[in-house]
Amino acid sequence: MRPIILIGGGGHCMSVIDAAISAGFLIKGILDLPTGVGKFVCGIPILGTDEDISKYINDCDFVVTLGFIKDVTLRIKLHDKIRALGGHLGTVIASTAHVSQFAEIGEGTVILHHANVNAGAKIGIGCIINTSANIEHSVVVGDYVHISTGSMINGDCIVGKGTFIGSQSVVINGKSICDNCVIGAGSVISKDIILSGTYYGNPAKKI
Ligand SMILES: CC(=O)SCCNC(=O)CCNC(=O)[C@H](O)C(C)(C)COP(=O)(O)OP(=O)(O)OC[C@H]1O[C@@H](n2cnc3c(N)ncnc32)[C@H](O)[C@@H]1OP(=O)(O)O
Repeated sequence: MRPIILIGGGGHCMSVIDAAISAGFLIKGILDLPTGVGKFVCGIPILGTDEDISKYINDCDFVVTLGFIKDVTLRIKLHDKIRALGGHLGTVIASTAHVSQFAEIGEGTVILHHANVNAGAKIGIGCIINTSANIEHSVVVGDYVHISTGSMINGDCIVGKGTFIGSQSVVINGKSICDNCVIGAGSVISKDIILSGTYYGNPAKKI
């Protein structure tokens, strides 16, 4: 395992640090805003900004640790920048997460503590499977999706690219959610969502 550099030094970064240490990663440092340089997050130094990615290209893998709810654009840009510079993305799976041997996990994805990814699930690149989220059998999760804390994505569901699923939401088995949606915390998705937008409630409605 190569050492990792984390990009983004906020709250999500703290969760990833904890998961990465539990999984045995050596974390070389963090790249964040110029105002953070020289400070520490959970004891890990902020070494520079995303302008410094190329300094670490040969020796480290990168994990984007900028979280998102409403707008995934910056996360995608950072992943694109790492790849354009020839960098490699690290995949972090917390020691307490369960990932089936029959699941597929894309590069740059983080799976935090007590999350479950069941057999036949396919998780895209650059995703966040947050603490205690449950991704059931045969679910397909697109690239750059954030499944937030404690959410339940039941069997055979599809979650489109760049979509955010709020905490403790439930997606009923077999339902599909299209790209670039924001699903509010505590929602129940009981029908396919085919138009991008923000939805919440039980049953979830577009706002
Ligand atoms: C580890 C971590 O922390 S990961 C982060 C986890 N965070 C989450 O899951 C939070 C997800 N975000 C939400 O649910 C947000 O409320 C959103 C994105 C759906 C909407 O956000 P905003 O557009 O800023 O809406 P805002 O907060 O102004 O609320 C607008 C109205 O909708 C209501 N509302 C907002 N979210 C919800 C919800 N999830 N369920 C029911 N009602 C809601 C508000 O009470 C408010 O009602 P009012 O007009 O009667 O006062």
